[in-house]
Amino acid sequence: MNEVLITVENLSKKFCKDLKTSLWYGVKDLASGLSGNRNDRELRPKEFWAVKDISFELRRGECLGLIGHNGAGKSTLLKILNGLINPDAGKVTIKGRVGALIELGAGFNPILSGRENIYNNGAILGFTRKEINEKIEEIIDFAEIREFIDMPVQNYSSGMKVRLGFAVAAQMQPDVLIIDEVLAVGDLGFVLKCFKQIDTILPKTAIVFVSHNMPMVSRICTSIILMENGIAKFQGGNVAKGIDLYYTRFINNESNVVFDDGSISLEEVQLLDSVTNATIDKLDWGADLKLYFKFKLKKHFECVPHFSISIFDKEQRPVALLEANTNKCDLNLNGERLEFHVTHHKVQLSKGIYNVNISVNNKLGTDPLLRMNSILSFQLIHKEETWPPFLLEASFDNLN
Ligand SMILES: Nc1ncnc2c1ncn2[C@@H]1O[C@H](COP(=O)(O)OP(=O)(O)OP(=O)(O)O)[C@@H](O)[C@H]1O
Repeated sequence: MNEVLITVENLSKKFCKDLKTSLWYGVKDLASGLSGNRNDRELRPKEFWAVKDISFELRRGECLGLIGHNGAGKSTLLKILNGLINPDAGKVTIKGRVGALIELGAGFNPILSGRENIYNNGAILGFTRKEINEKIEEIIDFAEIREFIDMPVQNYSSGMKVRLGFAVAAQMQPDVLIIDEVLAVGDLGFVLKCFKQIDTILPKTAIVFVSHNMPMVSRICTSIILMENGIAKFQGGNVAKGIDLYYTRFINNESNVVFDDGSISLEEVQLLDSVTNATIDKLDWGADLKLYFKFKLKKHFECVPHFSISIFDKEQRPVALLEANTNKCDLNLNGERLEFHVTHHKVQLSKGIYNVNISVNNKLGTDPLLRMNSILSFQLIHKEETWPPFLLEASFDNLN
């Protein structure tokens, strides 16, 4: 087993919600610190825990993902790890060299050029001038900003600052690499390059990675902490489970009309058990997806309109389109009402929460009549925690 590079024990950090009180507490803390009476584990009026009792160990070769809503405490935790702020309670032990990419442009002197900043940062990381001379060309090449390397960093675009920051942090062979959300600022080409670099250095490094981008987290993290109001709501090696829990916070059950020409309206939609026809909101993987629709027709229709039903996953990525073939489906044109079932047999979407949108067009599919988002959400159940959108059944033919 690899050596432990980061040990965090019951780490806590509190902040105060208003500046005046915070300054007053600062003065009081100074006095009580001197007299040894400070109680760092108690909250005073207007204080809150930004990070509360977080503990973990990270070994070389492991990548910890920190996820959670805005203001959950992720950046505060990273700043404590990087020594930028002191915790109120708990302990951090880090072995080896730390490379960090925390805030955009943080760690750079804006009036110095990119090249001068590389020397500065290298020196802070403990490299000699000779060692930096050996690495500087690699760093400039990696960042792909050779043309601008002698320009003051204050004139760099956001993407250029991230490129330089990541290149310095990752090319200096750190033992511990701390990366905040900033990576998202880079363009797709650079982000992909960063991931390749992370894959290369991961066996020799312990990485802590903060992101709101779940595909990225699932791609590189070996363990995860889901933070909620400073505490670890979920922690462990089951990254897919942590991501799933994160998404449940953002389930949106409110339908909204995107377009309506006034000729048709949706009165009812239900997910049905395909055998008993009972209304359900959870579906087992491999079962039939059977939807019941009831529309109100507000004008005379010559023929049945065209329905297309799209299914979105928790990232709001479209994962499937159900083309309800109105010739084949069980339609009942009954005066003012239009009722029908749409069934897809043997759903092989992977576990998770899904949302359904509907679009109703005229028979030819050319003119829109009604478009609604989130008309229904359902949960797909499977024992496997999988990240890809589909969990497909496959046969195995032994050719031995
Ligand atoms: N210096 C500070 N003084 C007072 N409150 C602070 C300070 N820094 C952070 N906070 C508060 O601490 C909480 C946690 O902030 P933090 O930046 O760690 O959240 P985060 O999880 O990184 O959020 P995001 O996803 O938006 O980056 C927030 O309520 C924030 O307002």
